[in-house]
Amino acid sequence: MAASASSTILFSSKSSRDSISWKTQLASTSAFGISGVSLRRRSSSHRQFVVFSMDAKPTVLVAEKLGEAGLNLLKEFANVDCSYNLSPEELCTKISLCDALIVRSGTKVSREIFESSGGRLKVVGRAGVGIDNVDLAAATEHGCLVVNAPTANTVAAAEHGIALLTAMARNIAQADASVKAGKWLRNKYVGVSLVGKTLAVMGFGKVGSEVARRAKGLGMHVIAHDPYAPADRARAIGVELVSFDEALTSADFISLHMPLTPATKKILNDETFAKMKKGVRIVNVARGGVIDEEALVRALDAGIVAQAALDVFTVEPPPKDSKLIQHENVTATPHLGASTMEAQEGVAIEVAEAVVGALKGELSATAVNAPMVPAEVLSELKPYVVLAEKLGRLAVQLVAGGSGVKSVKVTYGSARAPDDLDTRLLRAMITKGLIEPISSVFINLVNADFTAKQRGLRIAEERILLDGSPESPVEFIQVQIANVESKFASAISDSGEIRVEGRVKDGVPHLTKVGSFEVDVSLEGSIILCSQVDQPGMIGKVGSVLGEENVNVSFMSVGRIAPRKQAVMAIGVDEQPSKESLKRIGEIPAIQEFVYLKL
Ligand SMILES: NC(=O)c1ccc[n+]([C@@H]2O[C@H](COP(=O)([O-])OP(=O)(O)OC[C@H]3O[C@@H](n4cnc5c(N)ncnc54)[C@H](O)[C@@H]3O)[C@@H](O)[C@H]2O)c1
Ligand SMILES: O=C(O)[C@H](O)COP(=O)(O)O
Repeated sequence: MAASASSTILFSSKSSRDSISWKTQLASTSAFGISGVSLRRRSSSHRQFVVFSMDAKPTVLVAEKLGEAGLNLLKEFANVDCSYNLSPEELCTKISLCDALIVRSGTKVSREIFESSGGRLKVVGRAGVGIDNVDLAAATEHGCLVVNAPTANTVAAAEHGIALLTAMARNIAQADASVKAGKWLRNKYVGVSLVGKTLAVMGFGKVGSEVARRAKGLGMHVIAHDPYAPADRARAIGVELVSFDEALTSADFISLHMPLTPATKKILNDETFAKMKKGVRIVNVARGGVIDEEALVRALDAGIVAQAALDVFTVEPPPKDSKLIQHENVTATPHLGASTMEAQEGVAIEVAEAVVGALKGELSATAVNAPMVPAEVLSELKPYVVLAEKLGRLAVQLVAGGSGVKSVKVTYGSARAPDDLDTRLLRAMITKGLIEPISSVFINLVNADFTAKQRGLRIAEERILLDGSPESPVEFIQVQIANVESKFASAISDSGEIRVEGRVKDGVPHLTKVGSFEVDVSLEGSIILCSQVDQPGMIGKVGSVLGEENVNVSFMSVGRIAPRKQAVMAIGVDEQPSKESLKRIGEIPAIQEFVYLKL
């Protein structure tokens, strides 16, 4: 891999003239990891200069309490500003000075926060699972990665769910309060047994399945509803997956474990309560918004719901006079599901690792708004990622005018089975290459698809299954731009599109086809393409113009239809030739057209 080549993988965003934007440059000689990383600032004129390198630290704002181990991890890499209880206005002010923000569920990370960051905020870390407090669309539009800590509090949440279930069944909270009030009401607080009762787990993900496992240990009959859960996972712990209605109508207890989404908002409402068994008991350690709380009060008053045990509420903290909280058949805790010592340490470490990794330019395994690419896949795809971006860059520079690019077809030739080749990263880099030279937007893996869509750029992908052993993930990548004119007519293929094709050779990306002409030039430095009728002496003529200006030629290659017929000469140059030299090349009599392309 050429030492000079570099690629922006994750964190870049274009700022306005006065504000700062950061670009993670990953030297292509290093892995997509720590070494060779420097963070640079781009001025609006695209001149780059180093603002902080390994010794100049990014700033991480921790807006809610985070475990010590996580803070220590962050401090090794970043300046850490722990500012709790900020108002939304204070947060908006502070955020323009921060590269990362870490929150729990108590902070609303709104669109205003991304807008106020001036392009500096590169990652939001959610120290927990639920990301309903983060405006994901706004994060993506601003090229900001969102990571969470999806596993460390699972057991804590499941244990809290079981604690609420058992406490509710035996009136523990109410009985405790009455004893403390000097009463001894043994008849009033007769509970119900769990053994043999049907528990419907709504949302059979990480927490839901742990709750199911524990409830089976209590002798309950457990059913689950989750439209996306694999049946074999349910079978493995002896749980039957059922329809939503079946879960509602057959449950003695319902435990909620789905995320809050537009589809799950107020999923328990007057209509669904009416379908439940009279006397059903409900536990919610998921999100308050999945229950219509006013409808729940009505269902409690009507005796449809005998009891509810709630850890989460639509508004947190709920109003003091909330009828729901005050209801004698409701047990409430203040969003404590994740609050064990162990879970908080685990969550802090999990989120800190994800944030630090993201700031270093690594792809995150816990990314919420970008593809998660396993490290081994990433390392294998690395040279192809560089190739993809450069092909996009070349193709768009061949378009006359440039901005009319709407329809792009990418073809991957690969001997790998289709499901063994994840092209999302390649597509994102092609998009980056296509859009950045003709716009003021910086593209990264987070915002590539969004930006393409926003610009009306349709990128169709096709795989060609090649024979042979699938040692390398991709044999060639071809980028075609349809319905445009080219400033280099020879780049138009027989089928009428601008076409460039490339391969990786010995780890280095090469341009191997322009239009219908086979060439072979390493994609380093820049490229001059000339078309001419094949004849002796052409390489020498162009070479000597460049040589006179001390421009180093790295590669030369001529692709022709047949000897002495139409040909395309591709010349790789290390330095940018002056306008004068380019003019002189254009004036060489045999040269019909030429184009200088920056990589
Ligand atoms: N109270 C707390 O402190 C606490 C702690 C941890 C998690 N949580 C919350 O618990 C919930 C589950 O967390 P998790 O880690 O298990 O997440 P998860 O992503 O592992 O599981 C969620 C499951 O819900 C399913 N689902 C999505 N839409 C559904 C629908 N319409 N009907 C039924 N199921 C649906 C998904 O397929 C998935 O299997 C989240 O809302 C999370 O925020 C709360
Ligand atoms: O989604 C989660 O992880 C839980 O709701 C925990 O939220 P918390 O971090 O605010 O306790």
